[in-house]
Amino acid sequence: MVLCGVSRQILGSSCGAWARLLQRQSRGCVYSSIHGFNQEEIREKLQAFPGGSIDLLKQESGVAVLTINNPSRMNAFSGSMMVDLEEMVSQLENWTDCKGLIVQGAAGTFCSGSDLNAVRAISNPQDGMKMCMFMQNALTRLLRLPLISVALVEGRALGGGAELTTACDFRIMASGSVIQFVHKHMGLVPGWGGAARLVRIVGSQNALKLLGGALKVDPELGLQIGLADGVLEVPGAEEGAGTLLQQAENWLSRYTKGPTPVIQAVKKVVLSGRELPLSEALRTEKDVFGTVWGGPANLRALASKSKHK
Ligand SMILES: CC[C@@H](C(=O)O)C(=O)SCCNC(=O)CCNC(=O)[C@H](O)C(C)(C)COP(=O)(O)OP(=O)(O)OC[C@H]1O[C@@H](n2cnc3c(N)ncnc32)[C@H](O)[C@@H]1OP(=O)(O)O
Repeated sequence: MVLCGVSRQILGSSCGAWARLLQRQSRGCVYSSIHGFNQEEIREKLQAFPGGSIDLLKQESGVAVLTINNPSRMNAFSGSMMVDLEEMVSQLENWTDCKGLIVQGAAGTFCSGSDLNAVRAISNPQDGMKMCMFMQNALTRLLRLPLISVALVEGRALGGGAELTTACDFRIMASGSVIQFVHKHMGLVPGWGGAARLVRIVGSQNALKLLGGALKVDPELGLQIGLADGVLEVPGAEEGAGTLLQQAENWLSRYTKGPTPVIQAVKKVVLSGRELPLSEALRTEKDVFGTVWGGPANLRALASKSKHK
């Protein structure tokens, strides 16, 4: 997403496949062919493990809802759902009006990680690493979208499900929910980028405790260590379905309210500050600033002589 000068010049010209390749690499992928990653090969392999779906609802408000949908397996990720996820991220990358995203699980629980049936079938290190590269690419691109994202955790977020929550800007936990990096109990460590992101969210001491102890993080502990950014009460049945999602939309709205270019610019400067060395982050901030300075929202605010009391 943050392009270097050379890539930007090349992309500006019309050199077809080469430009597209560069664009794909610079979009936020961690792995490409130079790392021995063959996207088509792994897609085909993953498609051999079908089940469930990833559903994307793009709303006029500019806030989309992404639903992990495989209730009979507690929303575990089948292979085809991993491919779906990558496709939904591509759709979001091409959605120019995006401002916000809520990632939720279907039917009252978040996600129980990889589908263990698929995991058993690809339990050799080569296939495991291919799946891991595929998911790292997809989740890195998810986190780098120019919108503000929140994982709405209801029920359980286990293993890869816990990792998925860290690929969002914020996490809000419903009462009674649990985030648990169960990898140690599976004889594993996170592989979808969840450890690297967790360290940046809660610090290395807390990350070591959560991974080393496979600790269950409830909303109270989540708030205490900074893994959770908010807690929502699960509404009673009489209050009607969808209320938790409405609460999440309401929670997110304080960050997504306002003109789309400004919200996108906010995310871009925070993202570059988080990911780039300081000099590069400063230069990116200057470039992003240039996109909003003198823009419609800026001129409107200046004309209204607004006071920030
Ligand atoms: C690759 C490693 C890592 C990663 O990707 O980074 C992983 O994610 S590994 C997967 C980690 N997750 C697990 O180990 C979850 C194991 N399951 C459970 O602990 C429990 O099922 C539960 C999620 C706590 C729910 O318990 P409960 O409420 O008692 O329901 P059931 O156990 O009856 O579950 C209903 C149904 O769902 C199936 N299920 C649940 N999780 C998975 C899964 N990850 N893969 C495949 N299937 C899953 C469970 O087997 C039940 O199905 P049936 O037995 O057919 O009823």
